[in-house]
Amino acid sequence: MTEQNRASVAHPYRSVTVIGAGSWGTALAAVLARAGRSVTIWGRNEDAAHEINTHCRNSKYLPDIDLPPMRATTDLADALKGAEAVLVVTPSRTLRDMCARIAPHVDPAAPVALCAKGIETGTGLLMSEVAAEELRGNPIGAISGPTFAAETAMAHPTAATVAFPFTYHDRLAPHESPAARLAVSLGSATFRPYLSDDLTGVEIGGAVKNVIAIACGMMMGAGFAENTRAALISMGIEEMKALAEALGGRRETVTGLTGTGDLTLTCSSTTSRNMSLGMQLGQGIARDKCFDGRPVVVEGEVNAVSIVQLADRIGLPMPICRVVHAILHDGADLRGTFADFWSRPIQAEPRAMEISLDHPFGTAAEPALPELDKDIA
Ligand SMILES: NC(=O)C1=CN([C@@H]2O[C@H](COP(=O)(O)OP(=O)(O)OC[C@H]3O[C@@H](n4cnc5c(N)ncnc54)[C@H](O)[C@@H]3O)[C@@H](O)[C@H]2O)C=CC1
Ligand SMILES: O=C(CO)COP(=O)(O)O
Repeated sequence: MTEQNRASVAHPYRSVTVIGAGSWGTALAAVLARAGRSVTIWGRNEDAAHEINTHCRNSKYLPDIDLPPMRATTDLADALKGAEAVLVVTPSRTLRDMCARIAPHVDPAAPVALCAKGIETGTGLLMSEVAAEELRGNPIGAISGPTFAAETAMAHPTAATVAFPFTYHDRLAPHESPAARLAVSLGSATFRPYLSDDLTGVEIGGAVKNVIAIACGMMMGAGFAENTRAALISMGIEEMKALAEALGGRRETVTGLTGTGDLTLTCSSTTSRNMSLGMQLGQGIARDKCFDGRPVVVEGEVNAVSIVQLADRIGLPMPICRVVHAILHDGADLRGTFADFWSRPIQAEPRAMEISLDHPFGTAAEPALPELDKDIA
């Protein structure tokens, strides 16, 4: 090993605290524990904490999955005592409150990695910007990628990106950066982390892909198939790139794990709650009857609002996000809205070429999508 190679060994954080004992928080805690870290997980529910501590199970969120040993508690101060790094893994709408609650107990030097996928409604702030307003100067980053919680918890080979903005010191000594140290804290033979310094690009991919997946589910539920899915994935990547770039992120980040990778995963399976909600609505099931009436975290539903608000503010079209918003929140007709979307003026690909062509279907007075014979569809 050369002197230079030896200098680039990154040291894992010894003790890591995970805030949130739902499906993704528990799966990430399992990843950390399998990688050899001392893990504490905080959750709101006493019974769930007891079950993790005594049976290495979280039967509500990850049924039938054996977890590696970890310590669970419902006491926030106790959970954060001695934590060298923290992962916050509660839904995006709870992020501000969660950060305010943990702030008094977290060492300001400890990096905080945000794992919720979303943008704050009303403010249009990224999760990292919300956290920066509530924490006390901690390095703030994100962990994101194509990662269904149950598969991750079962140690299926998985890759994800650890993103923190690189400071001047991080560029001089990248192996000491929070991104590198967190990556080696998580990494194992089955969980492969990548590093990024484009936190904005990473966060935008994670937030927008859920809304696109709802659109994809809606069209699949309405009976359309693989051509439609591939088109929506491609168009969705363009929406992500445009928003990432407008906010100072990099377009190429969107073509990686946290954009294209996660969008492809989410649009490909009803394991996704976003895709699944879209499918049920596309099949004509009323919103309050979806998921058999159970409350389920569907980030794209909330984030259709925040993303359209943000797109309005910065003047971006984001047509798929607007379609989803109109159907979910303005009561727009699903088939008619998608028919109008599909018959928009013809544009160039890539968008760098400015052209917009009206055509006979450019103003669809009637839905132009075919009625499907359900036996064939
Ligand atoms: N489940 C998955 O496969 C993945 C989820 N994510 C993201 O992780 C975030 C969390 O999602 P999941 O763990 O899947 O949801 P979940 O529904 O499985 O668990 C949510 C957890 O948050 C807790 N919680 C809810 N409201 C709270 C509040 N006000 N204060 C404190 N705790 C609260 C619940 O008690 C529960 O433990 C979401 O942003 C999601 O997009 C990211 C990657 C994969
Ligand atoms: O973010 C996820 C996979 O990367 C989980 O997707 P859902 O929230 O749609 O289940």
